[in-house]
Amino acid sequence: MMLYKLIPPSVVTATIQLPASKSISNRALIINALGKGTYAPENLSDCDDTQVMIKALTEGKGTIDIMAAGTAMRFLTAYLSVTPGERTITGTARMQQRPIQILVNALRELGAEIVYTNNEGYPPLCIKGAELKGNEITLKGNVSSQYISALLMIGPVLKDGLTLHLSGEIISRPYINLTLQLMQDFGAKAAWTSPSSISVAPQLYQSIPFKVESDWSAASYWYQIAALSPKAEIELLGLFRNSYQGDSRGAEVFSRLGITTEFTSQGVKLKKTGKAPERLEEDFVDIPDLAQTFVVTCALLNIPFRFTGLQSLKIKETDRIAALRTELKKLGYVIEEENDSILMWNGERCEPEEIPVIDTYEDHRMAMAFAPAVICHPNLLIADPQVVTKSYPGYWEDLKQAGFQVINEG
Ligand SMILES: O=C(O)C1=C[C@@H](OP(=O)(O)O)[C@@H](O)[C@H](O)C1
Ligand SMILES: C=C(OP(=O)(O)O)C(=O)O
Repeated sequence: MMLYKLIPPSVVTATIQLPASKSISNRALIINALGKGTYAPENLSDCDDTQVMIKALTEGKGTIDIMAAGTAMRFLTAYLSVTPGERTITGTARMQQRPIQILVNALRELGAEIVYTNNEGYPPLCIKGAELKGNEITLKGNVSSQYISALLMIGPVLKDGLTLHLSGEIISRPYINLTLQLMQDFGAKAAWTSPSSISVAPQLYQSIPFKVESDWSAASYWYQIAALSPKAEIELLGLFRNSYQGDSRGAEVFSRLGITTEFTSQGVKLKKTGKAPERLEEDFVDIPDLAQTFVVTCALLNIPFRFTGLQSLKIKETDRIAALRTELKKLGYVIEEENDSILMWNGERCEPEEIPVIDTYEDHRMAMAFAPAVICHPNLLIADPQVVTKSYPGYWEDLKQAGFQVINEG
């Protein structure tokens, strides 16, 4: 097992070229493939989740391994259902435990030919491309928005278009809006027709020159470093005020923790005001990928919190509710859980471990959200640090550039 020991600088000074957004990259790639575009999307992410998508779309293999990429698994399942040929799509052991039945049922209702090769309801899937019929379906909106994005993106290539009715509370809605935004950019007619229905018109995608923005989820770890450091001067390149990404709301939530954002022509500069609240309450239903960042940050700043809307965390790269509680306990913080969807901390402490080894559970965000914790807990070690390549391959190099020492303890 690889372990990283980190030594923070006394002042963090850095200008960081963030990775490009994997969510935008993977949507642009699918839309581009469906539109047989003449322009290739620019500034695609160099992360694993995007690299597996590029391979799947270009190699033409009979078996596609998307490793741990949820977006690639869900988006390609819909894409392969409308693309000639027969392919098997699989992923890591964890991916084979992440549910996909809601999407498969919806696609089958449209006539897709999909077989579970192993366990009913889970990847791997064997998919035979077909011409899909039928254009109006109802599916659950409260498990993963990726099922909805996957269906929406194939909507324009269906003969009669597609209307989706979403039941239950809609989670991760900004990711659905991101899909609609990109589809519209590429010439599709797709929009909400009610708070829970979306219609897509049949219409060919147009090819346009398109450049992917930097990743706001990745930016959150730098806001966290600014919040935890006594002194920090951090500039993040490639972020915009009017971002397509829902996680840009992290800037507003961090402003309540005393980190304000100044937009420049190149990106953002983070400023520490030093003001912190007595308590933080936030609903994460729209920003699930920021949950780990804020749970770790608040505990370490000694800010009691109550975070709701975390119901999707159990089916992500790992059960993030359990992982956060277990690992923060090693650092001496007792976090409570309620209804599988709420994390709370009332300030309760326990004895921290002398040399806490933070396990990362094949979850990039566990590594990235706990690395900044070294500023307050200098003895901690990060296990399996290479997990960051799922979304941010340059994370450790960027920390070095910011003055952190990153030591491989073997
Ligand atoms: O569509 C997307 O790009 C994503 C949607 C979200 O997943 P859920 O809709 O499953 O919450 C998010 O957690 C994931 O990292 C990326
Ligand atoms: C949940 C995530 O990814 P995915 O669902 O696409 O695997 C994530 O990046 O935090």
